[in-house]
Amino acid sequence: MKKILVLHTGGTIAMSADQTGNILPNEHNPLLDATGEFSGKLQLITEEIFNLPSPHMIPERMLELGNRILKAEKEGIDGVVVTHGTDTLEETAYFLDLTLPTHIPIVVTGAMRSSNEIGSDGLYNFRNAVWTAYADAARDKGVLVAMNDEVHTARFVTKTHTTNVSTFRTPTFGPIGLISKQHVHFYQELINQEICHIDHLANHVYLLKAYAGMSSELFDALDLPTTNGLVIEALGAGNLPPQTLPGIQRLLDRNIPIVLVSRCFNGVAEDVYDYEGGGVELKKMGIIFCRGLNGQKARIKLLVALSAGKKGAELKAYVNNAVS
Ligand SMILES: NC(=O)C[C@H](N)C(=O)O
Repeated sequence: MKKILVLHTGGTIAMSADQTGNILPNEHNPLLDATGEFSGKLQLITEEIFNLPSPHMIPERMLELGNRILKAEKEGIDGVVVTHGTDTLEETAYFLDLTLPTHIPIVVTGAMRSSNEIGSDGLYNFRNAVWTAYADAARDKGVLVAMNDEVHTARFVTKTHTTNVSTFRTPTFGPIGLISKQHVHFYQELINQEICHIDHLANHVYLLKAYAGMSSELFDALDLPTTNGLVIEALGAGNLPPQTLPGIQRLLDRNIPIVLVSRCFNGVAEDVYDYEGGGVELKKMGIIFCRGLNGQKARIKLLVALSAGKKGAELKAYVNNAVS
């Protein structure tokens, strides 16, 4: 019988609404008792590793979670489900995806409605995540996110809506699979990526979003002795207002790696525009274009790369290409 390890970390899936409608954490996660459907079919082993709203998640805790999963594979666990708050779910899922050399299915899930709200999606998503982690076809697929009958890759999934249960989407590429009443169907393959082993974290990696009229001020504010790296969500295909360039140049002169993605929901950033502040100039300055990731994912990737000790050309090659 397959053994599925469930690691609860908190989030709305573990919360309840009070009489005023406010949503707050429970001392006892209701999902700890949700074993009914699985009995006799698989062995569910449950641990509450954290009980946190996901805005309280930090990279150190992601590392701790990853180490628990590594140990689980060695212990003979066949699949892992992680329950998580949805606000930063995509960041934890991607961190695990970049750092775990595991072959077993690792499936992250959460909920948009807490356990006692009408139409609560927690138990349903949990059930789907367990069946996904149970599926042989989910092995060697990297970290997956199962929400609202769909399976997404940790690499590209993102939260797109504040409250809707269909909030998790994969822009540009679409989900990797779907969950029907009785089966998990996969219909895309993800290209393999390099796995980085890390045992400590390089902090002080920042994320800035570009806007019309942006100047150098925010870049100068990041010109700190502690700054390790910066991701910029640039405009359109990968361009910036010209007034940002002096501040960016000062950071580059200090060898601080700067990674660029697009703030657009779909598509990839490229160096195609050859005007002042256009992608062609930005690339020549030494900014690293990261194709296909959103800002928060590119930040996790840069953080992992720096934590793994990557520098110079190696760092550039690693961060550059999320698509292939
Ligand atoms: N739906 C959720 O889980 C949102 C919650 N604020 C969290 O991320 O913990």
